[in-house]
Amino acid sequence: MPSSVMPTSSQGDGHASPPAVSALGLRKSYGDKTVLDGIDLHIPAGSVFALLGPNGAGKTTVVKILSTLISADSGQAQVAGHDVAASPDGVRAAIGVTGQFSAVDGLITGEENMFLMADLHHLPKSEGRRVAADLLERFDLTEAAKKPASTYSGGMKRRLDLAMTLVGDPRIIFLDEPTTGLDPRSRHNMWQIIRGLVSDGVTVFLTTQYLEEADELADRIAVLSDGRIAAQGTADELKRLIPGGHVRLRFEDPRGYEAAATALRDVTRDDDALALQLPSDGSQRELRAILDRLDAAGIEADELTVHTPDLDDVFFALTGPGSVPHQPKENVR
Ligand SMILES: Nc1ncnc2c1ncn2[C@@H]1O[C@H](COP(=O)(O)OP(=O)(O)OP(=O)(O)O)[C@@H](O)[C@H]1O
Repeated sequence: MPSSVMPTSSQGDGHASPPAVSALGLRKSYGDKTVLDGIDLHIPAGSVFALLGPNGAGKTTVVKILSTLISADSGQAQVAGHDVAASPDGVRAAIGVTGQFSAVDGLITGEENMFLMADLHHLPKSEGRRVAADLLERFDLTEAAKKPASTYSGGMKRRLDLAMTLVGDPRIIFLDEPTTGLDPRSRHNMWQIIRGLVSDGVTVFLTTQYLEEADELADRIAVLSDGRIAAQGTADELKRLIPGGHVRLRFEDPRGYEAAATALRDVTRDDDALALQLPSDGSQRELRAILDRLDAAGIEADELTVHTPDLDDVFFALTGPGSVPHQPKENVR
C-alpha cells in the first residue's frame, strides 16, 4: 500500500501530519504458533502509547518488528514516516529502543558505555563527551559514571540504557517493559523520566504488564491478547467498555441481610459473607436511591463499598479465560 493511504492524524490547522507509528495487519508466526494475528496501530506523534498484555502475548514481537529487528510475515508498518521493510535504515535513524534486549555492557563503566554510543552515532569527540556528561547528569548517574556498569542496581542499569538511547536524539522511543523488576521507588523514578521525554516532544511506545503503568503514562492503551488487539482507547474509554461498577452491602445480622435482599432489586447474594452486590455506576444519585430504599425498609447495612471498574477489570475481562470477543476498535475510538 502506498504511504499516502496510511492513516494520518489531523492537527488543529487542518493539515494532516504523519503518525509516529502506523501498522496494518501485522502477522507473525513461529512454526505453527501464531504470535501476531493481524495488528493495526495508529500512534500520533508526541503521544505515549502503551501496549498492554500478559506474559507471552507478543508485545516484544511487535516492538522487534517496528524497530526492524525482525520482519513481519505480512502486513505493513511505518515508523517516523519510513516503511519498516523498505527503509529500515530510515526507521533506525529515527528511533531508540531500550528494554529486555539492553545495550548496556557490564564490563565497562557507565561513562564508557555512553562514549561508545556517541562513537556509534559519529559524534565528534568533544560533543560526545558533552552529551554523555549531560545525560549522565540528567539520569542521576554522574557519581557512578566511572564504575563498571555490572555494579549498578537494576534501576541504574535501566537509566543508563535509556541515557545511551538518547545519545542519538531519537524522536520515537520504544520502551519494552521499562519497569519490570524494579522496586516501587525506581519505578516512579522511571515514570518521571518518561514524562520528561514526552514533554520534550518525544513519542513513546511502551510495553507493559502493569495496568497502573499504562494508566499513569499512556494517552492511548491497546490490550494485546492472543495475538490480536482486543481493545484500544484511552484508559477511561477502556474502563467504559466493560460493566463492573457495583455497590456491595455487608451485614452482621442475617435478618437485616434477608430484609435488604427483599427490599432491593437486582441483587446478587453472597450468603456466606452476608453481602449483597448491586450493579451501580457509583454516582451520588444511585447511592442515594439504594440508601433511601434501605431507610424505607428500616434496614442499616454494616458496611457499604463502591467499586468502579478499573483497568484491572478491563484487562481480566479481555485477556482472561472466557474473555469477551474481540471488540472492533471503532467502539472505543
Ligand atoms: N524466536 C522465537 N522463536 C519461537 N517462538 C518465539 C520466538 N520469539 C518469541 N516467541 C514466542 O512468541 C510469543 C510472544 O513472545 P513475546 O516475547 O513477543 O511476548 P511478550 O508479550 O513480550 O511477553 P513477555 O512479557 O514475557 O516478554 C511467546 O509465546 C514466545 O515464546
